[in-house]
Amino acid sequence: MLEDLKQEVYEANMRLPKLNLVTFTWGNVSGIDREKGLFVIKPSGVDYEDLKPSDMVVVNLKGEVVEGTMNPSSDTPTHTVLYNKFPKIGGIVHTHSPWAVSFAQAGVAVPALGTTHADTFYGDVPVSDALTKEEIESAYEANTGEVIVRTFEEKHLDPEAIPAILIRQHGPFTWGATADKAVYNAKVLEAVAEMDYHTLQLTRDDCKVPQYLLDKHYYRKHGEGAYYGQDNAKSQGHAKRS
Ligand SMILES: O=C(CO)[C@@H](O)[C@H](O)COP(=O)(O)O
Repeated sequence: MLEDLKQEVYEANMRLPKLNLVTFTWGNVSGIDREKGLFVIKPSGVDYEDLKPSDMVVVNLKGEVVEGTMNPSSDTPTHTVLYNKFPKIGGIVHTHSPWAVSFAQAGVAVPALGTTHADTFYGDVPVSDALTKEEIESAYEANTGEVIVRTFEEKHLDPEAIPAILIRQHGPFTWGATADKAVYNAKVLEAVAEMDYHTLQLTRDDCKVPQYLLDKHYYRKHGEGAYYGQDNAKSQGHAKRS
């Protein structure tokens, strides 16, 4: 079942260690088949060096395992909430990548300071509220999904324009049109978080990217008539001239 999607999600998971986004097994990727209402996710706690496409677990939008011999990622309820509440996304990534986690632990959003950020995220990457004791002691991972949705609603953010969040005291979740694109967004988030950290060491002046530069960089890649789009993440920079 869903053999092509399993291969795609497997390959997206294998990009995490290659991109230095995971330590040990601290991360997972999923991808969804919207027509079938099923998603494929990494099994819980399996080392990347041992991972195989056939290990991928198939889950429905109620969070129930439909196929697979291993337990799905412990973050599966978070992925389930996001697929239900953000109907346009096709893939999700969770990591504990160090620069993004540093901002999450400090409770600081990753500010949009330059064009590197603006090429992918249309504004600051938000940080969520901390989960309450009750939220942690009940359906913790599902509540992690709910806090993501609540943060976007309260801040009036578009999850397609800012496909990323930091969960306070925890770490980043990113998403995208595909599993591969969600991995791309996870790497961009890690890179801009590191750049922001250094920038903020160098100056206390306001160094937010101006709105017109944010608009220019974001919309020429993602707006109507953009010369390359979300699906071209792997080949950024190879724009075709018409
Ligand atoms: O945050 C956590 C655990 O606290 C998880 O993200 C793990 O780091 C990965 O879990 P599995 O996907 O292997 O279940």
